[in-house]
Amino acid sequence: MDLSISSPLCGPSPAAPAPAPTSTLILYPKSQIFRSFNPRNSYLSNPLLSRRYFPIRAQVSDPAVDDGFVIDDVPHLTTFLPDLPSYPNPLQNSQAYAIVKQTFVRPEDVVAQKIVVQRDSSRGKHFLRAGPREKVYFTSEEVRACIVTCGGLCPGINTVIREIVCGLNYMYGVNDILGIQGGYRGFYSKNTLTLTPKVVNDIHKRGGTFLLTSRGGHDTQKIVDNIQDRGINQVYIIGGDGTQRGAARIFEEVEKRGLKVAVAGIPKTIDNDIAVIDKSFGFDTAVEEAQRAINAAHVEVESVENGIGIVKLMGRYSGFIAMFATLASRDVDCCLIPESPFYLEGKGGLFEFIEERLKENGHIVIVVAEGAGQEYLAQSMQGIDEKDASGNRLLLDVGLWLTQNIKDHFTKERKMAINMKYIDPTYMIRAIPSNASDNIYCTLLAQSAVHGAMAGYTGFTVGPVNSRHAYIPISHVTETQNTVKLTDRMWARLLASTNQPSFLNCDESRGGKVCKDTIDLINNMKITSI
Ligand SMILES: Nc1ncnc2c1ncn2[C@@H]1O[C@H](COP(=O)(O)OP(=O)(O)OP(=O)(O)O)[C@@H](O)[C@H]1O
Ligand SMILES: O=P(O)(O)OC[C@H]1O[C@](O)(CO)[C@@H](O)[C@@H]1O
Ligand SMILES: [Mg+2]
Repeated sequence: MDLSISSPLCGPSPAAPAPAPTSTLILYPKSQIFRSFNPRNSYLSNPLLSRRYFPIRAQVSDPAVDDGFVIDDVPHLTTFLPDLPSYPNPLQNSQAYAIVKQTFVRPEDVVAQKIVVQRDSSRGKHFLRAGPREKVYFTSEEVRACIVTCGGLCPGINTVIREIVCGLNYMYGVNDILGIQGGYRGFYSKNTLTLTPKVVNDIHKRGGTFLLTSRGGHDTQKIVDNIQDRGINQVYIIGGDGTQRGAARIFEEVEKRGLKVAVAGIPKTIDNDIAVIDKSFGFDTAVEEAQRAINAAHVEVESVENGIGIVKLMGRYSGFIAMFATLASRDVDCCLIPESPFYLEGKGGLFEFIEERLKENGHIVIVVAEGAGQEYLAQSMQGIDEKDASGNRLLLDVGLWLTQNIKDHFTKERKMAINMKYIDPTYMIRAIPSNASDNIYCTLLAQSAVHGAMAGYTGFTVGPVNSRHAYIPISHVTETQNTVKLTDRMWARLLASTNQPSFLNCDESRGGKVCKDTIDLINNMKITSI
C-alpha cells in the first residue's frame, strides 16, 4: 500500500516509514504536522484539510525528524462515514460574527500542551483548537440534540446546559433539543424534556442540575439503542471522569454501528480530578465558597482559649479544593489532602504540631479533604470497602475521626482544656450557582462543544489547555486522574504558607507504613531532598 503523501501545502513529503503495527505515522517536512492515520484510509489529498484519517495517538518514531510536533487528534464523523456532505457554517451570515477578523478556526490551528519550553525542547503534544469551522456536517433542520448530566453536583452545570441550548439555537438555528433526565439511566428509563432558550432562560442562577443526575446505570447498549431509536444525532454529556469514560463507550458503540451521531463530553467535577484540562468549571466557585466556612472556623477558634477548628472539604481522591482554599484563606494552620499521608502520634505528628500552635497562637484551624488519611483511618476503624453505584469507593468520615481523636488526646492524655469546632460545608460548596468567572467559563465550554459537534467532530472532551479551549480525545482525558503533586511548587507554596509538618519522617510505630509509601513515592520521583 502506497503511503506516501503529496500535499500541495508542503510539496512531496518524504516517503512515510514502514507502517507501525498499530498506526502509521506520516512524517512531514520540518514544522509540519505529524499525524497517524488508519491504513484503511491511506489516501490523503491534503491532510491539513482532509479529515479522512483515523486519528489515533500520534507518536513521533524518528527523533531525527526534529521538533516532535505531535497532534493528539480527535475523531471526525467522516472517519467512519466518508461520504458525509458538508455545508457552509451559518455563522458566516451571523451579524454577531460579521466583523470578527477571523470567524473560523483554521484546520491547522492547534493548542500546545507544553508551554514552558527550552530552545531545543521537543514541541510535544498539541490539540485541535476549539471553535467554529468553515464547514459544518449538520443542517440546522436535521439536528436532534440531547443533553445529559451525570455524577456529583458542581456549580455551573445549569449554565452549561443553558448555553448549549442557546448556542445551538441562536448560532446554528437548531430547534430540536432534548433534555435527558436523571443521568445515563434517563436515556432508557425516563421521558425527555424539550429544551428551548425560554425553558432554560434563568436556570444558570440556580445550583444543581435542571436535568437531575445519578450514579451508576450506564448500560452502553441500551443508551445507544435509545439514541438510535429517538433519532438523536448530537449527544452533549456533562460529567466527571466516570461520565467521560461512559461517553467514550457511547462513542465507540456509535462508531461501531456507523451512526451519524456526534458525541461531545463536557468535563465537570468539583474535585478538579480530570486530567489534561487546566481546571474544571465550578472549581473556583467552590474554593470561594469554602472561604466562608474557613473564616467561620477561624472566628470561632480565635475567640476562645485553645480553640481547635476543623473544616472538611470535598475531594475524594484529589485535594485541590482543600489546597487552594487553604492558600486563598491564609487563616489555615494545616491542610490535609488524600495525596499526602499524615500521622497523629509522636515526633513530627499532628498532635505535637497542634500543641505547638496552641502554645504559640492560642488557636489552630485545620482543613481536611474528605479523602485524606483513608488508609490510616482504616487501620483504626472498621474499614468499609463499599462503593457507590458508579464504583467509586465510599469514604470513612475523616472529619469526625480527626475531631474525636484530637479531643481524646488533649482532654484525656494531655489533660488540656480545648474548644473544638467542627464544620462540614462539603455539600454546601457544590450546591451553589456558579460565580461570574465560572459562568463565563461555562459559556465558552458550551459554545466550544456546540461548534465541535456541528463541525462533525466526535468522541471528544472540550476544555481549556493553557487557557485556550481545545478538543481532546475522550480516551486521553480518562487515562489518568488529576491529583496534587507533592513535588510541585504549588504544594510547596502551601507548606510554606502554613508551616505545617511534612509528615514524611515517621517510623513504623506511628503509621510508618503510610509514610513509607510516601517516601517510596518521592524516591521514585528521584527527589533527592525533602
Ligand atoms: N468506566 C465507566 N464506564 C462507563 N460508565 C461509567 C464508568 N465509570 C462511571 N460511569 C458512569 O458515569 C456516571 C457518572 O460516574 P461517577 O458517579 O463516577 O461520577 P463522575 O462522572 O466521575 O462525576 P464526579 O466525580 O464529579 O462525581 C455514572 O452513571 C456511571 O455509571
Ligand atoms: O454525590 P455523592 O454520591 O454524595 O458523592 C460525593 C462525592 O462526589 C464528589 O463531590 C465529586 O466526585 C466528591 O467530592 C464526593 O466525595
Ligand atoms: Mg469522578
